[in-house]
This record gives sequence, C-alpha cells and structure tokens, in this order.
Amino acid sequence: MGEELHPTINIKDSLIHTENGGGNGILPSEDTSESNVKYYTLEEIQAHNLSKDTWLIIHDKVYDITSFLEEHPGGEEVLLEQAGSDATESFEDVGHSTDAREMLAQYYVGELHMKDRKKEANKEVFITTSSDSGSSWTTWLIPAVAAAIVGIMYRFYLMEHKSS
Ligand code: HEM
Repeated sequence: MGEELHPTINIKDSLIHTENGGGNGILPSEDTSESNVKYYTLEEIQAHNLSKDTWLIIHDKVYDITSFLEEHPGGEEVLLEQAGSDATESFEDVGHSTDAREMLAQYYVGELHMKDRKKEANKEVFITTSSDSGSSWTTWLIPAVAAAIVGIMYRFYLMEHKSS
C-alpha cells in the first residue's frame, strides 16, 4: 500500500521541477527531446564510408549500418556504394518492404543537419503539378487551333465555289 503512495509523491516532485525549469519560457519536455537528437553535417557523415564504419542517410535520418552490412538481403556491395552519402533514392527505388523500413530504427544515430537538407520531394511535387497542367493546355490548344484553321479553309473553299 505504501509503495503506491511513493510514485504519486515522485510525480508531484517532478512536476514542481518541471515548473521551475520551465521558467525560461520554453517547455521542458520539448527541450529534453531536442537535446537527445544528434545532428550531423554531410561532411561528418561522409567520413563514415568504410566497410568497418558505414553510415547512410535515408530521408534526412542518419543510420550506422556497419553491423547490418552482412545481413542485408540485397548484399553489402550496394550499401557500401552509398556509404557516407544519401541513399534515399536507391532505398526507395528498390521498393523496400515495411519490415525493411522498421529495421532502420535499430541503426538510427541521428539527423542530417538542417543546412545539408534538400527539399527535393517538394520540388518533384511542383514539377509534376506544373507539367500536368502544361500537358492539359497543349492537349486542348493543338486540336483547337487545327479545327479553327480547317474551319477557315472550308469557308474560303465555299466562297470560291459559290462565286465560280
Ligand atoms: C539500412 C538500410 C537498408 C535496410 C534496413 C534494407 C533492408 C532490406 C531488406 C529487409 C530487404 C529484403 C526485401 C524487403 O524486405 O524489402 C532488402 C532487399 C534489398 N535491398 Fe535493402 N535495405 C537497406 C538499404 C538498401 C540500399 C541503400 C539499397 C540500394 C543501394 C538496397 C538494395 C536492396 C536490394 C537490391 C534488395 C533486393 C534483394 C533481392 O530481392 O534479391 N537496400 N533490403
């Protein structure tokens, strides 16, 4: 019975701590989670391009896959080719299963530094959207112009036919 009371007191204590720590105006819970995440620059990651020390970037997350090299069903060569660099594209091209994606968590070491991130995904969306609307314009414009030309030529033909 007494054991049940202790955790309650501990929770209250931690709450008081939290309130004191939060005097800076920043939520302590957010502060703690952010400080646990390590950010690595591309330069730092590129140094881990060895078979004994292999890091990969996939979707802006950094993975130390050294121990996974031999286990990879796709072979270690493909992983070593990407060692120390961004393997997002090749990882996605293969169409890895959900199991493969879940495996990534085991090798997670941190995040790619904000400075080295590229928002390629956004660009692709814009390109796709603009090319879609562009192609619809072309699809309509060419037959419309062709129809107009044929119509005008037909009128000229009729006029000439009537006058003669
Ligand atoms: C750490 C990241 C990676 C993990 C955890 C991983 C995991 C896996 C797993 C579990 C499979 C079996 C099929 C599946 O479940 O989808 C697989 C297959 C494969 N992986 Fe990866 N993979 C990773 C990175 C890569 C990269 C970067 C490449 C390419 C450069 C690649 C190329 C392949 C290929 C070609 C196969 C097919 C093998 C076959 O079907 O014969 N993988 N991977």
